[in-house]
Amino acid sequence: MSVRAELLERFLDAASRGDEEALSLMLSQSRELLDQRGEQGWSALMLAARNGHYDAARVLLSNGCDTSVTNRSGQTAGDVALFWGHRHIVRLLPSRDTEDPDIHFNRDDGEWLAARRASPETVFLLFHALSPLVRSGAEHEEQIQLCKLGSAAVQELLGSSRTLEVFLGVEKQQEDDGMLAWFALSTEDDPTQLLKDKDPSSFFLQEAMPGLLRLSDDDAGVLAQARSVLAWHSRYRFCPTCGGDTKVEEAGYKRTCLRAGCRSLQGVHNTCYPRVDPVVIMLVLHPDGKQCMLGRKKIFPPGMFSCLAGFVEPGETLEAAVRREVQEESGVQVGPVQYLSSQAWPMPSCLMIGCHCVAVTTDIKADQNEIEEARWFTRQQVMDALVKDKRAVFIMPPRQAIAHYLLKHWVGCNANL
Ligand SMILES: NC(=O)C1=CN([C@@H]2O[C@H](COP(=O)(O)OP(=O)(O)OC[C@H]3O[C@@H](n4cnc5c(N)ncnc54)[C@H](O)[C@@H]3O)[C@@H](O)[C@H]2O)C=CC1
Ligand SMILES: [Mg+2]
Ligand SMILES: [Mg+2]
Ligand SMILES: [Mg+2]
Ligand SMILES: [Zn+2]
Repeated sequence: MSVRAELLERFLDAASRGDEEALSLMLSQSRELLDQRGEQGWSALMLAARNGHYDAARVLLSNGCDTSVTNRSGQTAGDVALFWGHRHIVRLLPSRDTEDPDIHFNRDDGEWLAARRASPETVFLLFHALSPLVRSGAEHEEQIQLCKLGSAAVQELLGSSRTLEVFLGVEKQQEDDGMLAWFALSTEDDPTQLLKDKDPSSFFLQEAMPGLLRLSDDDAGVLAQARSVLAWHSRYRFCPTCGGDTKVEEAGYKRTCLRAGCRSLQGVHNTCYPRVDPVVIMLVLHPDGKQCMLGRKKIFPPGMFSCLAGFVEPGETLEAAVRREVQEESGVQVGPVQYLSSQAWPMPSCLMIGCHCVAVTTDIKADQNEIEEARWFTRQQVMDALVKDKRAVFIMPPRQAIAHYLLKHWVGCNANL
């Protein structure tokens, strides 16, 4: 090994171990080590982020280290810290998921919305019966992308009483100070005619699953928001309090009852706003720390096992919901519960609250109604499934589901990868 390669290896090793003194010393002698990546494609900052070494990350940052460098999976150090749950380090670093959009807009400002609607840059997504208009992806046949239409293409839909409009937000433009606005339009018109007019290669994606898994992560995020709000409109046409007619307000985020004197018009009422259903989803760890429990619903594709999940009920804490659902579905008693991460799941509008929890009993008695089968799996079995090894005894939930993340996190925590 060359002297330079050896030096870099020592530098990266110091970052992995969190030895900030060694890092400072080596940087004072050869600064060019700062952003170099090792054989695995990881920089010192990524390694410090991976292992949760706050002081080491600070030393690297104070030396002016580049936070935008990515590894072979396209992750920055910020992404790595976020993935491994090192929130104190996430806060030090710019990361796509944690950047606060510093844009403010007012959904009540009709003039501003009208200007955005008319702007030629504005993006419109089209829906029919909750199905988004998509076309095949440019790169893989498997991939699909949302059709992003301009205002000219949707002109006749915009004013129509058969169109429902939901403002999705604005995206800050890099080049100028401009803002790109996004809207979802849901039309009741016959899609065949619409498709012929717009883009013959496009189609309405009929089944939510597994079709939605074929979208890019960015498209899926936008779609989660649009689809949840549109699904709410389609189910709550009338006032849930009195059954009266409603009008749509706040750019698609409120339905106000038109009947004078309706109780929903006094005070704040959740019947007027899109609903979000909290669902706990948990990886149950065996008391021995070496196995985890996964279950199978009848509707799952053959061979797939996933984390147990269930709706939070009124009056419950998240911990109580985790303990109740695990008990109901598997008969196993749960002790400590730890929250890890959450995910919007637009089928139709769940907020998945991802937890790890530790069992205090181990006998499984699966509730046959909800779960076809539940089993303990070893870490090796989870790793085999994760890398799709031929020895794998089950199939992982898809990468996009939070259940996948909960499993991957557990494997990583223990194996010290
Ligand atoms: N992103 C992911 O990784 C996963 C997402 N999920 C989502 O979580 C949801 C809930 O999980 P389940 O195991 O089905 O829940 P669950 O174990 O609470 O059982 C669902 C049943 O509970 C009843 N229920 C009680 N409160 C409800 C409410 N507010 N809304 C609808 N039904 C309610 C219904 O009868 C329903 O069939 C699923 O519908 C699915 O969309 C589930 C597993 C993985
Ligand atoms: Mg349940
Ligand atoms: Mg369940
Ligand atoms: Mg339940
Ligand atoms: Zn009413």
